[in-house]
Amino acid sequence: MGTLNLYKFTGQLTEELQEQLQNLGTHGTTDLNKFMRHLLYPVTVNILFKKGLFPSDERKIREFHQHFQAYDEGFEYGSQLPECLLRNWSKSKKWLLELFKKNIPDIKTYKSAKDNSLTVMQAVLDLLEMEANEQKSPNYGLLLLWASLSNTVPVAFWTFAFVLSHPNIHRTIMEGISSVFGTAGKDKIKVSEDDLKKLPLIKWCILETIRLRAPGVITRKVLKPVKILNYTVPSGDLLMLSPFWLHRNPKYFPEPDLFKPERWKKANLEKHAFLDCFMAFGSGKYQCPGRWLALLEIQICIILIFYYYDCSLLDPLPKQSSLHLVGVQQPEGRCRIQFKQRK
Ligand code: HEM
Repeated sequence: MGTLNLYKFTGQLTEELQEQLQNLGTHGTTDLNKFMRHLLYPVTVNILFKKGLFPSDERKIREFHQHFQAYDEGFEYGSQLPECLLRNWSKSKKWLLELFKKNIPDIKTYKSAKDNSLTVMQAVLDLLEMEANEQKSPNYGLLLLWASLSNTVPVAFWTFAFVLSHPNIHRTIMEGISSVFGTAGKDKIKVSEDDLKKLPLIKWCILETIRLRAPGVITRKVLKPVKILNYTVPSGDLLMLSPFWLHRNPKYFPEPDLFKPERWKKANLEKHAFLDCFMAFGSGKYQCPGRWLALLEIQICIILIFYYYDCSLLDPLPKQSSLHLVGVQQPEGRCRIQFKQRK
C-alpha cells in the first residue's frame, strides 16, 4: 500500500466503482452517508481481500451493513470494556470474524483474473504464515476491514459535502473533470496516474477535509519514562496527541476553521509530503499504512460521481458529532443529496 505500488490499484478501483455506480440509476434522492457506504463497502472489500468477497445478495448486503456499522459505532467502547457489557457489539464482532473464518481459505487461493498480484489481505496472510500465527488470520482480517472502512467512508462523505457546499470549488472541479475526460457520457472511462495529476484540486479538497475532520486523539503507551520539557512521564502512562486540535492552531493553519483547499498548494505532494503539522494519519512507525490508498480511492470516487452525475445538497452541511475520539469525525443528523445522470 506504499507509494511505489499505489497506481496498480487505479484500474481496479475505477472498475469496481463504476460497477457500483451502475446500480444507482439515472436520478434520485438519497442520504449521502448511506450512499457512500453502499459505494465504498463493496469496492474496498473486493479490492483488499478478494474480488467477489462482498455479498451480492440483498439480504446478505443488509446483514453486512448492519453488523459492520454496529461494530464501528461501538468500537471505542468495545475494544476496552468486557464484551458481556456490550452484547450487540460482541454479536456483530463474532459475525464479522465468522465471515473471515469461512472465507480465509478462498482468499488464500484467490488469483486475480488480470495479473498475478497479491491482494493486501493475501500479503498479510503470507506474513502470518511465516510467523506461524495463522490462527489469528480472522482477527487481522477484521482489523484491516475496520481500519480501511471506518475512516475512508466518512472522509468521502465530508469531502463530497464540502465540495457541494462551495459552488466555486464545485464548478472548478466539474470543469477540470470535463477537460480531462471530455463532456459527460454514459460510457466507462479509464483513470490514469497522469489524469489524477491534472486534477490537483480534488486531492487538495480531500486533504483539507481530513484536516478539518481529523481524529480526536492518537494514543501511545509509555514504555520507558520519557522527559518532555520539565515533566517526566512514567512508564505505563498514556500519551495522547490531538490531530483535531493541532489542525485548528492558526500558527500552523491560518484561518483554521475555513475550508481552504488551496492551502495544500504549498505541500510537496509529488514527493508524498503533507503540510507541516498535519497529523491525521499519525506519525512514526505506526503511521497509517493505508493513507495513500485511501486518498486514491476517494479521488477516483469523486471523479466518477461527478463525471456521471449532476449532484446537489438538499440539506445544510451537518454538524460533526462529538461522540468519537478515535478516528475521523462522523456527521450528526441527515444530509441528503439529489443526483441526475449527465447527458
Ligand atoms: C482517510 C482515511 C484514513 C485515515 C484518516 C486513517 C487514519 C489512521 C490513523 C490516525 C491511524 C493510527 C496511526 C498511529 O497510531 O500513529 C491509522 C492506522 C492504521 N490504518 Fe488508517 N486511516 C485511513 C485509511 C486507511 C485505509 C484505507 C487502510 C487500509 C487499506 C488503513 C489501514 C490502517 C492500519 C492497518 C492501521 C494500523 C497501523 C498500525 O497500528 O501499525 N487506513 N489510520
